[in-house]
Order: sequence, then C-alpha cells, then structure tokens
Amino acid sequence: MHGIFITIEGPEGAGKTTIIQKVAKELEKRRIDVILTREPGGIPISEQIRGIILNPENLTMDARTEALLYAAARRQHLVEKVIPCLQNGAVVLCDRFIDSSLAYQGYARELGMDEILSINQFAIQELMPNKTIYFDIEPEIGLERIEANKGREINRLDLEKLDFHRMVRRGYKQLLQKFPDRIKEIDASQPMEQVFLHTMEIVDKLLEENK
Ligand SMILES: Nc1ncnc2c1ncn2[C@@H]1O[C@H](COP(=O)(O)OP(=O)(O)OP(=O)(O)O)[C@@H](O)[C@H]1O
Ligand SMILES: Cc1cn([C@H]2C[C@H](O)[C@@H](COP(=O)(O)O)O2)c(=O)[nH]c1=O
Repeated sequence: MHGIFITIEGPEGAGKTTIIQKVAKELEKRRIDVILTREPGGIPISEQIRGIILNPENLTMDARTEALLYAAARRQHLVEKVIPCLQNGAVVLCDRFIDSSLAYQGYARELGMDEILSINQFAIQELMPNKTIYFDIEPEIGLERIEANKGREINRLDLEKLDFHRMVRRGYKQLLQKFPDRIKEIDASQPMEQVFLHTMEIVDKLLEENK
C-alpha cells in the first residue's frame, strides 16, 4: 500500500471536522489525491451502524455491545473504502479511528484498553495510521462549542456526564504517552487558523517523508 493514512482524534467539539475539511481542500488545491472520511461511518453499512450506536434513544446499550459495534463499523469501512483508497495511493484523512475506541470504550467506559485493542486487532488486521493528530481541548470548552453549533445533532455519547468526557481526555493523554511517534498533539483551544497551520505542518512533514 503506497497511500498515507492520517487520523484525527480528540474529545467532542475539539474542531476535528472543521480542520480536516480545510486540510482536504488545501491538498486538493495542490492536486493531491485525498479522501476525507469518518468513523463510525464513511460508507453506507458503517453509517447505518453509526445510526444505531449514536441514537439517543438507545440508552440501554451495553458497553461491550457499543465497543463491538464500533469495531464492526471500522472493519467494513476499512475493507470497502480505506484500504482500496490506500492501494490507489491516496492520502486518506479519517475523522476518528481506533484511538477513539481506546479512549472512549477502553478508558472512559472502563472496559480496558488492552481488551479494546484486542477486539480491534481482529477488525483492523494491523492496519494502523501512519500518523494521528490529537486535538486537545478541555471538555467544558468542547461541549460549549457543540452547544453553540445549532446545526449539529446531539448524539447518545454527547449526553454522557462531564466526568465521562474528562475520562476520555485522560484516555487520550495515556495514548499520547504510549505512542509518542505516531500521535502528535495540537492545542485545539487556539484560534482556528492557528490549529489549521499547526495541522498542516504535521501533514506536510509526513508528505515530505513519504515522497
Ligand atoms: N479553534 C476553534 N475555535 C473556536 N471554535 C471552533 C474552533 N474549531 C472549531 N470550532 C467550532 O466548534 C464547533 C465544533 O467543531 P467541529 O464539529 O469541527 O468539532 P469536532 O471535533 O468534529 O466535534 P465532534 O467530534 O463532537 O463531532 C463548530 O461550531 C466549529 O465551528
Ligand atoms: C470512532 C469512535 C467514536 N466514538 C464516539 C466519539 C463521538 O462521541 C461519537 C462520534 O461522533 P462524531 O461527531 O463523529 O465525533 O462516537 C467512540 O466512542 N468510539 C469510537 O471508536
């Protein structure tokens, strides 16, 4: 596979979707073959699974069921979209990936990062991102941004208590320590333009290394 796989991670409202769209536009301007996608979702089957996971009415969903559904959506998305695009040499920009499962289900839901890694290894068969950009934000600020964004639907995970979102952030901090080469941190509380420039620095370095 000669493409480049980049994932964007972080708590709710960190600005991932906003910035990843700007990055995709910038790469398109340079005539680089870029695919923008997301998890859970990105293709019809995984978008349907997303609907089930994030439906605010599904309040009785068991934590392990949730973890397995994320892994199932991931598997289908990889097979149908990510892998073929990488095989064609594209830059794949993915809004969330395995680190979300490790931080949310492994750490915040307290299922254990090793257990979540293990079910995800079955799903991804060793296909890890070339680089992961982690947008760090205090959950209070991220959740305020989401509330202010009237166009965005509130999903089942958004409804979790503030303590859950604090745990998610702590989970990500552990991942930063565990994978210092793969995961790069950006202060997402900065103005949008700053966050974008910093993201582009990381992307440009990676493109240069993979020339
Ligand atoms: N650096 C920033 N400063 C202020 N507001 C921002 C910044 N980045 C994004 N926003 C705004 O915050 C809101 C959430 O941004 P966005 O949807 O990109 O976050 P996200 O990380 O993808 O969230 P989620 O994972 O919960 O979907 C949007 O209204 C967006 O315009
Ligand atoms: C991939 C993945 C996602 N989540 C959570 C994180 C968010 O709360 C939602 C996705 O919503 P977004 O608006 O697209 O950010 O799902 C998770 O808990 N585990 C995962 O693996």
